[in-house]
Amino acid sequence: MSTAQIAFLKGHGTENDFVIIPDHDGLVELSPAAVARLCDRRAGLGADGVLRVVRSAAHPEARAMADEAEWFMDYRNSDGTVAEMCGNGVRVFARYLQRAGLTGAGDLAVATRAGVRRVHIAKESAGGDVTVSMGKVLLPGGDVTVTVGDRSWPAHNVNMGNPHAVLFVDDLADAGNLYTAPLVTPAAAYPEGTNVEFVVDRGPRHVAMRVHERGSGETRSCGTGACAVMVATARRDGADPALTGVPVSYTVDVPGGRLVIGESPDGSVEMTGPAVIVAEGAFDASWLGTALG
Ligand SMILES: N[C@@H](CCC[C@H](N)C(=O)O)C(=O)O
Repeated sequence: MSTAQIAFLKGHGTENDFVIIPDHDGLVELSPAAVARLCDRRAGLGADGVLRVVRSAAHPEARAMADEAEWFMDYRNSDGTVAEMCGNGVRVFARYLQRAGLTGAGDLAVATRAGVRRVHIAKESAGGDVTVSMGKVLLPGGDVTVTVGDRSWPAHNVNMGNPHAVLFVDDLADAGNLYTAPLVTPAAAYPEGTNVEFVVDRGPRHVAMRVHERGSGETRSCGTGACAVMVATARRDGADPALTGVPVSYTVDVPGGRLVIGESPDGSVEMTGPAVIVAEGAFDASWLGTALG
């Protein structure tokens, strides 16, 4: 007896890894339990998150963006929760579209829950970097504190379409075990929870970070997190492109690689980094307990 097969690909951006589900017509119903099963590193395919590739016109959350962006990135965290945006994910999403012949090198627009993002795929076919216009940073302000064990640090509340608490430490080991979420207070600063980034200096305009991702635990990289880190570091360094009219650029090292991030005088943030597809295959829909619509 044959069962329906669901195609998937596996990819990563600076080792923030994703299961990609091409579902162009929006027929695959991905419950939170199904996402958690896909992302399970022992009993599933293993990933920090899922990127479902759906035509914007076929998804209720993206229909209004369909004229601007043909494809919608339906991003889920590994625990099955939904997030507004994924910076590494959108580069990998663009790489999938290129590999599938659905876009070429050059520019394309991708719909996300945080709005449309512009992506540029560099020409060197499979290996080139991908650059994403990540939208404008928001700095909600207010005092935020992050606590790990008996140590606490002041943190910056930075929103890149999704929430981040960014703090500076002497040593990345100070973050301890980031598989469990650090305590962030006041809770009211982040009604939907937050990602937390720990940052150390590496040199002029060069930092390194570790991250606890909301809904995924410690990951090897977080693109939106690296952008939040870049902005928080620039402000700490007294650089604000909106005030000076001068763009700034930082190198942000993550455990899984390196990202280059710039901020323009209009507050928009641009990130460049790798995006790699490593495998593709198929699994039985029955394994996922997924209903095909
Ligand atoms: N890995 C991502 C961020 C994914 C979403 C995040 N965990 C959240 O819940 O906001 C990135 O590269 O930006």
